[in-house]
Amino acid sequence: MITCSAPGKVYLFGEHAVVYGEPAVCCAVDIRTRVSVGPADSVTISSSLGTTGIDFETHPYVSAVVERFREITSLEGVSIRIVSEIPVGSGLGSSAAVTIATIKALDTLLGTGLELDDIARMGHEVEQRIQGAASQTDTYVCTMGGVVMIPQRKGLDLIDCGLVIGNTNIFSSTKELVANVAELNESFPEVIGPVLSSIGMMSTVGEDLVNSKDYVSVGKLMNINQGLLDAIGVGCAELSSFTYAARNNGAYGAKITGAGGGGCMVAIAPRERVDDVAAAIAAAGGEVVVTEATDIGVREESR
Ligand SMILES: Nc1ncnc2c1ncn2[C@@H]1O[C@H](COP(=O)(O)OP(=O)(O)OP(=O)(O)O)[C@@H](O)[C@H]1O
Ligand SMILES: C[C@@](O)(CCO)CC(=O)[O-]
Ligand SMILES: [Mg+2]
Repeated sequence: MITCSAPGKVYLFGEHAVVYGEPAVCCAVDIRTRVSVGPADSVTISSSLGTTGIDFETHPYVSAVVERFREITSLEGVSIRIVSEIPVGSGLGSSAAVTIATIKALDTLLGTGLELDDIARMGHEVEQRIQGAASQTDTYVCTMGGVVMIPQRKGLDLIDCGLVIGNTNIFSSTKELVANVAELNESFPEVIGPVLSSIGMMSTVGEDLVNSKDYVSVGKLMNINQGLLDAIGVGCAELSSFTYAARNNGAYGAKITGAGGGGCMVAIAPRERVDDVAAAIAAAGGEVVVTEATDIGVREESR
């Protein structure tokens, strides 16, 4: 049995706009998905979602990874077991983490010798196939770890303050949210185009602020980014309520992370205010995860 793991992620800036080629800044976080693989006669995929064979309804990302390996190896059967700390369909990159950890586990089992860049590229192809339109952000950051600026693939300084996540526990499908934004953009291109460009500008302006650890200014930009995410229709009442709760209780800034429409928000906060921010989000009805940035990307855990 070989076990590999990959981290979840939060966006400081730029989700959705990055699908249109705008820059984004994304940060790997210390909650992980673990995928164990071993030889078997047929394909079995087991996770909290159920136990299946190749099945594009229940396990689309993992099924697509298996099909991709069948193109480059003589793979027939394999047993795949997924255990994840990352809530599913939550904006924390659960699809990227399961995809990348499965690729690394199969690469290790089958001896295909993929480099990290190959793993990130294959992961992106899988997300594009299943999601319809997908940026390289989630799969790249979850492969490499750390804080990454996309599309430059540039590593920024690791975030050195508290990260507090508030989960609405409202399931959201990234595929659907990306399609909704595309529809809005088709209806009002003159209005939505500039909003997407402004979202991209957050990363351009924010890059130096992240590297100089000016989290007061990073937080202000995150708050502006949140307003623009609301403008493109990916907010919801719970996400707004949690972001205001965080901001009113010591956070530098707070916004949706990932696709939105439900899922999670993220606040950055001084470490001494993390407990206050967490309590305020919980009082507003959120399920809280306190975490940290991590520079550990995909890795083998055991064999
Ligand atoms: N632990 C898991 N086991 C099996 N499949 C998973 C697991 N976690 C995620 N998935 C797959 O990923 C899908 C959710 O991906 P989706 O992109 O919609 O949300 P997300 O990745 O959590 O959020 P975002 O893309 O906004 O960061 C699930 O429906 C499932 O197919
Ligand atoms: C909404 C989106 O920008 C982020 C999802 O985590 C989609 C993508 O980049 O593929
Ligand atoms: Mg996803």
